[in-house]
Amino acid sequence: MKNIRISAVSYTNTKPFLYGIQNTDIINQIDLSLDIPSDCAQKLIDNQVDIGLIPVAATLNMPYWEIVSDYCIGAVGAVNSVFIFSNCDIKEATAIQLDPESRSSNNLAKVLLKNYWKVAPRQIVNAADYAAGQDPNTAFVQIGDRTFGKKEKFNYVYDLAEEWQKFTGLPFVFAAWIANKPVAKEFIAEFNDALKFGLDHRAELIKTLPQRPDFDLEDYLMHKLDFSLTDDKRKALHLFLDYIKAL
Ligand SMILES: C=C(O[C@@H]1C=C(C(=O)O)C=C[C@H]1O)C(=O)O
Repeated sequence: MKNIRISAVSYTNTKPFLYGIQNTDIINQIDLSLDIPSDCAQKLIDNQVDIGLIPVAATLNMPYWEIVSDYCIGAVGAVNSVFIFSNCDIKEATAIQLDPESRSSNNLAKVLLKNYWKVAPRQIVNAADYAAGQDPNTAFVQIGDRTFGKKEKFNYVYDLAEEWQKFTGLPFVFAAWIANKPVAKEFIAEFNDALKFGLDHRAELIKTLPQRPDFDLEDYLMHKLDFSLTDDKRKALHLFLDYIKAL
């Protein structure tokens, strides 16, 4: 049988899943690549892979997609790696730079700006001075490891999973394991077992990761990220997609 081609996120948030994939037999059945989230999505859309841990917002650009795992990159309340950083109150921002590596969080920011904060700053894609923080009224969205240790550096910091929960009362799903074609049930079951194995061994994994003084990695991987794709998270996912469609 041909190997299943999989693209997974290259950030720390995915390391528990990688631990499970690399320490179980599933590794022999897959060709794995690690990519920034926007590339995970593009590879799945372009059929360069069969399964991707992709930003859920990207499913809106896919003719066929199905969730193939009970696990995801999600959060119940603050996630601590998806932010709007700003030097003014978000209601005073005149522009917002979007993160070129993101698909979900850029859309989450747009949904919250419109429906929760009820403001309409100019949206800037691929800003030349992205994240440089020069203009006090220009905020920016940022995700992943690049946000670690940055919370103290800005006057206003909005954790987007926390703001979504305040807005909807629901948890949030940033990325899910999604296939662009039907996948054999046996493979899905084994793949899920491998992901669970990784989650169950987070304590061992954390010991092998470089620690940093300005970021609590253990709290992040054990508590802030919430990897179970629960009914509430599925509900949130569909609500989020509806909000994006109405933008
Ligand atoms: C929690 C995170 O979730 C992510 C956010 C994504 C997005 O905004 O498109 C996609 C994949 C995840 O890596 C993070 O990257 O910090």
